[in-house]
Amino acid sequence: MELRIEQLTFEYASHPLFRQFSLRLGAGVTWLRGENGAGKTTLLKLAGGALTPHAGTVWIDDIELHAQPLAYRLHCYYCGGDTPQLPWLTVREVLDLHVSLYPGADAALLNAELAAFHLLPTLDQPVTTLSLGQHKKMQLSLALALPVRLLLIDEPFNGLDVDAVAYLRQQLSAPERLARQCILLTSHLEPALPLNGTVQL
Ligand SMILES: Nc1ncnc2c1ncn2[C@@H]1O[C@H](COP(=O)(O)OP(=O)(O)OP(=O)(O)O)[C@@H](O)[C@H]1O
Repeated sequence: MELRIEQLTFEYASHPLFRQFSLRLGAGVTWLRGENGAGKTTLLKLAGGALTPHAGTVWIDDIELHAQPLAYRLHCYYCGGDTPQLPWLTVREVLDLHVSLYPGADAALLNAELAAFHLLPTLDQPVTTLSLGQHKKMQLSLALALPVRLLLIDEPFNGLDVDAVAYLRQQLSAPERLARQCILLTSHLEPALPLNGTVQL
């Protein structure tokens, strides 16, 4: 299990960010560090296929993002805390959509994550009515439950209550997860997780 970024170049109109940037990550948690504006969120979006590099290639194992965009996306989940893409859906509908998109997704496992994050009472609410923390918990439930090889999580602990932080820390430290998933996360604070490595931008 490997994320491989080769010779990546990306810039916003006013802003060169990555020039021939390369990175290889194996299974386990990698902490992506850097000052505000260094490009951490942009890198997660590039690795998740939410932004397109101007040059270079991005791979999960032998699947290249540009050549096989759908296959690539089915192997990764980007948890960015962004506002909902489909604001007219209920929480349940957003979750069902994801379960139907990802082959092998286990609805029972997702339900267990939702229960752990105390989200079951919200299922029939419009997704736009969730608080910021609840929205993050919904995304994290998907992140923990979907059968993906690559998890990209922007500031996983920001905005979570104390119990949720403890639960998430436990889930992201579980040896069986660390053996099968490549997890790249940003955090301004030391994440207090067993780390496979650190990348400094
Ligand atoms: N859509 C955009 N258009 C133009 N510039 C952008 C866009 N998104 C981000 N930027 C700029 O790119 C740079 C990197 O932004 P990014 O959000 O990736 O940084 P970051 O390291 O995640 O920062 P932070 O720690 O503050 O979250 C910043 O200077 C930002 O202003």
